Amino acid sequence: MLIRRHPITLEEAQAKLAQLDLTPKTETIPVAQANHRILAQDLKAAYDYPNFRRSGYDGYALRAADDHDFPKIFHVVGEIQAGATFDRSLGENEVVRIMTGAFVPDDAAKVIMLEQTREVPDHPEQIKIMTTQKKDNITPAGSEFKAGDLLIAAGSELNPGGLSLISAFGQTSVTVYAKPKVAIITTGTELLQPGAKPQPGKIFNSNGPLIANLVAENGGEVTESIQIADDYQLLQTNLKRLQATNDIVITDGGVSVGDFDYLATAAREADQLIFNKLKMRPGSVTTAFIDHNTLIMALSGNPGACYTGFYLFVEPVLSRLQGRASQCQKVTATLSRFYPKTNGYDKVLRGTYQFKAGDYQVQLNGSDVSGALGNLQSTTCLFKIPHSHEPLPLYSQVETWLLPYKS
Ligand SMILES: Nc1nc2c(c(=O)[nH]1)N[C@H]1C(S)=C(S)[C@@H](COP(=O)(O)OP(=O)(O)OC[C@H]3O[C@@H](n4cnc5c(N)ncnc54)[C@H](O)[C@@H]3O)O[C@H]1N2
Ligand code: MOO
Repeated sequence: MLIRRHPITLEEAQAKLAQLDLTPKTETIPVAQANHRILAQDLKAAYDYPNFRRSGYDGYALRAADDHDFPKIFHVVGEIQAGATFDRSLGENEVVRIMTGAFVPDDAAKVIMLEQTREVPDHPEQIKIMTTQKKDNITPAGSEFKAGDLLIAAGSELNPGGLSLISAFGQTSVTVYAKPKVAIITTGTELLQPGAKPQPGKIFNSNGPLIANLVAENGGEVTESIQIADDYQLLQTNLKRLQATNDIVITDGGVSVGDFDYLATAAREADQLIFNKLKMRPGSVTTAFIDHNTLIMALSGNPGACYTGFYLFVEPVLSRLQGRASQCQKVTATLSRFYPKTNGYDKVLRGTYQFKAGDYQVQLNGSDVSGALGNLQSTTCLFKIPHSHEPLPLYSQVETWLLPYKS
């Protein structure tokens, strides 16, 4: 029996997903494992940084009272290596030899670089300073941060620079949003196992790796990715098993109205149907539902629709579960190549864009066919052609999503 669905727009579907009560989880992990993780709490300076007056050069530290009448011979009373301290005070015309990064004695006002000095023959305990320098060559304590200053704001994606800043304060662990756990089920009796011999009527599973890499690249943890035949029992058993331990289960294929489209049945039987038909192409069959408190995102089997559906519907949820906004940057772009087709549904096309003279210019990237996958490697954005009886005029303004991880 063909069951009628109630199509909603792309925007309505996104709004329904945005209203879901999803609380990001946090965890504390070693800083060494935190690259690309999202910071869950503002990170503040635990103390003034640097926490001691630091020499910027290798040279000699002297008192302000002796900083005149050069060239002049000084008495060298010691040496301070980086990492050491100096607990004696400096007397008149006394200097201490000091290395870059070393603690500057409290009574020293300036460090004169080695290049401005000369050894005194037969007097290793003396040094001749040829001239003074304008700058004091000392980095004051607290000059970069005062205790309590904001170092990195919550919601930032940590990167090597940020991790070095955390490490500079001696911190070894950091509280980040937990990676959303995602399981993937690709369905289809036509799907061959990787490495199998090509056969008529059968295809290799390209959406499985596509979704797994997209999830990982967008901060999720793929706990399992399985490929199953079109079999209702097999689907239900795996859905129940995976929804028990994951934040999201993504399924692919079997979601239309065909005889073996069992995802459509599973969605109808679930605790809460969010949507099961969209007024858009590709991916009009994209379905979302909740079962046992787990979100199931059922993407279309058509590769172009699967890719588009991931970015429009799954990525924003993944981002929200990591405490941040979608990483697809929404811009208005100029349609720079004529798209002649008309359509009853809004279309979201895979495109490429350029930024010229302050304007994003966007165009179709190869095919607009839902089943095509040749353009997925080079697609850098998605853009929307609204439904209309007339083709959209060239240079119209179009809604565009710039995809993350693409340049
Ligand atoms: N009578 C109707 N038929 C169809 C409708 C409709 O409204 N009425 N909608 C069409 C549209 S639009 C789409 S989109 C597809 C969606 O189909 P499903 O999401 O149920 O996906 P399948 O039928 O399983 O597969 C579609 C297509 O994709 C290939 N596929 C499936 N899995 C993979 C994979 N893992 N890797 C690569 N390719 C895959 C599959 O072999 C099919 O060619 O339904 C239309 N039909
Ligand atoms: O909704 Mo489908 O992906 O257009 O062929």
